[in-house]
Amino acid sequence: MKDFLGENYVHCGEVVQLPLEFVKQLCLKIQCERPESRCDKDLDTLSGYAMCLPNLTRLQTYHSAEHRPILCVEIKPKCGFIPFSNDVTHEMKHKVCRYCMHQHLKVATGKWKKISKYCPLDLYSGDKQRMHFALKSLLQEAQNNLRVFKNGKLIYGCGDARSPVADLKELAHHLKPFFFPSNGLASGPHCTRTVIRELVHVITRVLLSSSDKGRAGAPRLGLRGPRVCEASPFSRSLHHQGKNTPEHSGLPKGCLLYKTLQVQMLDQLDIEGLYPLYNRVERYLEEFPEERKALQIDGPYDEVFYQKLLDLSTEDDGTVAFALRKVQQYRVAMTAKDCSIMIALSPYLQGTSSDQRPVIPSSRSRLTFSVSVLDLDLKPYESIPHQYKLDSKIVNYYSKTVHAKDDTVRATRFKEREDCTLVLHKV
Ligand SMILES: O=P(O)(O)O[C@@H]1[C@@H](OP(=O)(O)O)[C@H](OP(=O)(O)O)[C@H](O)[C@H](OP(=O)(O)O)[C@H]1OP(=O)(O)O
Ligand SMILES: Nc1ncnc2c1ncn2[C@@H]1O[C@H](COP(=O)(O)OP(=O)(O)OP(=O)(O)O)[C@@H](O)[C@H]1O
Repeated sequence: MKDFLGENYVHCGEVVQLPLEFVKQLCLKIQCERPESRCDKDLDTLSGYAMCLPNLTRLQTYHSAEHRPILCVEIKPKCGFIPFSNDVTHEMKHKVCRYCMHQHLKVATGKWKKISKYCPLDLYSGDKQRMHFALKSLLQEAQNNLRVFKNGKLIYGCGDARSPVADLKELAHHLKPFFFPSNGLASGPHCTRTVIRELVHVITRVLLSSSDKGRAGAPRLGLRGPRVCEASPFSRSLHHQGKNTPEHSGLPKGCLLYKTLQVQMLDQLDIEGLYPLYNRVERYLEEFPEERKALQIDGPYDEVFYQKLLDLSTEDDGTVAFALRKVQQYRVAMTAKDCSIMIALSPYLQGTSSDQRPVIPSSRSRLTFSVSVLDLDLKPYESIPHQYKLDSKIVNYYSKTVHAKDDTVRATRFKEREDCTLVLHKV
């Protein structure tokens, strides 16, 4: 992931050894804090090893002890493109993005209470207006896609699966000293709006900033497929006004969103095209189970593994090698579709010689920032059949309920229009 996303954004951490008794106690202690939906997963209490990562809610580019206040916005942007693969069988998947379709299933199954107006394609568009809309939507309905930390403590977003920690007014109260340090803003709804707008503008600028070039040989995939999701409320509202959504002004090539999208697009075939290839690998492994290690299904994720990922040809020669390459590329893409971006912001202290970090000016203050990526452990090979079933569940649910409802609304509107037809006769 360092090779794909760049040195500065990825923190590998280090493997540390822990006493087994300590891990056992830790596991018991945190169990009651874990969201119900995560309780099917356990800490590894048997290996005696753990990953030690830096605290990414803090600024990452400077090592001295930090005493100044720090704000951190965590965004889990999810998949930013609409599949372009010819293997896609559901027409809907070429029009509406997976996140927007999945929202309906999530609400129906009780994971979240309300459909979010956030659409990843708006965030990844590079168009400032669309990005602002996406970020405002995330703030309104954070779900597990947005969290805000102040001095390392969660102040906004969902603490567990469903309970929000605070509302926008409280969030604005926390943010005000960062964006309006010399005050000058009366409290009230106007102040909340102004502060939130400031946050949205600063996050947009940080997301569009480029600070890391990544590895020169990393693949460059041309953006394919529609750049607008038909379900995005932003696009729908422009459409109703008879305007076109500005497609995208393009993400700068060095920015993290662009790089993340590139890795996501290693999923060239979509799960529908990938699943038969997964089955080919499975059949081979059933016959030759001892080959699992040589195929690097469970790692090591080293240079050899990385180099194979760079072959983007999609011509299937019927070999296991081709199927395996596509499976591994898919796993990497899935990881990038589920990672989080941590944006740490802190007031810029003028005249501090140690402050070498990039600076973002907001309208009344200046902030230093660092950007990191979180949750980059490779998605398991075994999750592919689950992905396949889930994909079809998401699309079927969306097509049957939401799209059918849309059709009814359209039909009613058409009927109404028919009832009011104005007929002009020659006189
Ligand atoms: O499949 P998705 O898109 O629902 O993503 C899952 C996430 O749900 P989300 O849609 O973000 O609410 C899900 O998020 P939550 O745990 O529900 O917050 C996980 O990140 C899951 O990854 P893993 O299986 O735990 O490694 C994610 O599963 P993967 O698909 O990444 O394996
Ligand atoms: N290094 C870190 N610095 C700051 N916050 C972190 C760090 N690692 C994890 N977090 C916080 O914890 C949350 C969960 O982390 P992560 O997604 O890596 O865990 P996970 O592997 O999905 O957890 P689970 O144990 O539930 O499977 C993140 O969304 C983030 O808010």
